[in-house]
Amino acid sequence: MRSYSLIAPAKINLYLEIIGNAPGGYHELAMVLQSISLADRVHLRANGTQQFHCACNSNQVPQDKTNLAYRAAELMAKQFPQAFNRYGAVDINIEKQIPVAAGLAGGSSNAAAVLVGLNLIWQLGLTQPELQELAAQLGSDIPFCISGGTALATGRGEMLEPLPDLPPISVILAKYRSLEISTAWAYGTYRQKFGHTYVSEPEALLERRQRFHSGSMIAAIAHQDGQKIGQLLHNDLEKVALPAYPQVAQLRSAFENTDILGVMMSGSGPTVFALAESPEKAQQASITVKNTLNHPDLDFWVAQLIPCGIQIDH
Ligand SMILES: C[C@](O)(CO)[C@H](O)COP(=O)(O)OP(=O)(O)OC[C@H]1O[C@@H](n2ccc(N)nc2=O)[C@H](O)[C@@H]1O
Ligand SMILES: Nc1ncnc2c1ncn2[C@@H]1O[C@H](COP(=O)(O)OP(=O)(O)OP(=O)(O)O)[C@@H](O)[C@H]1O
Repeated sequence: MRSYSLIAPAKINLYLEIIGNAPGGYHELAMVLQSISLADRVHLRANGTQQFHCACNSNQVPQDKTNLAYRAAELMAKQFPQAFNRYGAVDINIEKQIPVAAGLAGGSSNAAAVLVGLNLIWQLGLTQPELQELAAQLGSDIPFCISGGTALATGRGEMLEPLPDLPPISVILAKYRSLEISTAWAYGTYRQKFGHTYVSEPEALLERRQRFHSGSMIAAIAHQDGQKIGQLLHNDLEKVALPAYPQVAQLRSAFENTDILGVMMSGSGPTVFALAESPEKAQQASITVKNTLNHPDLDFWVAQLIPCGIQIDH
């Protein structure tokens, strides 16, 4: 086929622990990542030229070579010049639903969709691990976005171990429309504030990793225990984002007074998510928080946890 439409889901971080420094100014992490049903659609169409084009219905997203989806296409062309010469470039059309710079990996998921789609259009036959190895060159969240579901992510976030699918838990997302947090700022500020507490010796790192591996969150997921999962939500980046953005802290607190399983900031923020036992409870919590804060700039979404990453839209 010369064209594909792909569903590119957002992710939330059920757990994000910063363990230490990683090469290249990155951080060594232990995370539990989770795909959700809020998703962009990425349309790819062979355009018969040697020039990729990128368009998006959101003016917050760059439509030039800096778009992560465009960069994914260029990476594939560089890696597979014969296929690129034979089948040519594609037009990339992104239908944005995932809020931008929100801590939900929207750009990463778009890039993941391009890698999956070009593998099909160019008939490369790459396996999922091969695609994920390429994805890691572009961004730490992109390998997870390809396979999705529920996974333990270590290293920079690119080393993945699948975890059992979760029961049908609902999720409410809330974000101030005009508020964006840069991922580099969040990690950079964390390093400035807390860098001295890192464990840098390899043995200590290994020990902390093992402690995490046997950690309570993984056990709660294994037991499909929604209550426990809600109680164990954790994100070290809250330590820098909440003091710098009090409105995010206030949003998080507003959810604590509703009938939810737990609340946390996702990734580098500023989106706050809450888990709820049912879509009805999720809807009710979002209405309560909306009425409590009564802020015109606050957006809400209700979604579900899903067991998959990039999907072909038939
Ligand atoms: C915050 C999360 O979204 C949580 O899932 C990810 O850790 C960030 O993933 P991402 O946006 O794909 O990140 P990248 O594009 O690889 O890196 C963006 C910037 O975040 C910082 N960064 C990212 C990942 C990591 N393990 N350590 C870091 O310090 C670096 O400053 C980097 O320049
Ligand atoms: N396809 C894309 N979709 C969204 N943003 C993009 C895209 N390509 C490039 N960008 C740029 O990347 C920045 C981060 O956007 P994105 O929505 O991916 O952030 P995020 O959800 O915080 O990501 P992460 O959770 O992976 O850190 C935006 O400010 C935007 O300018």
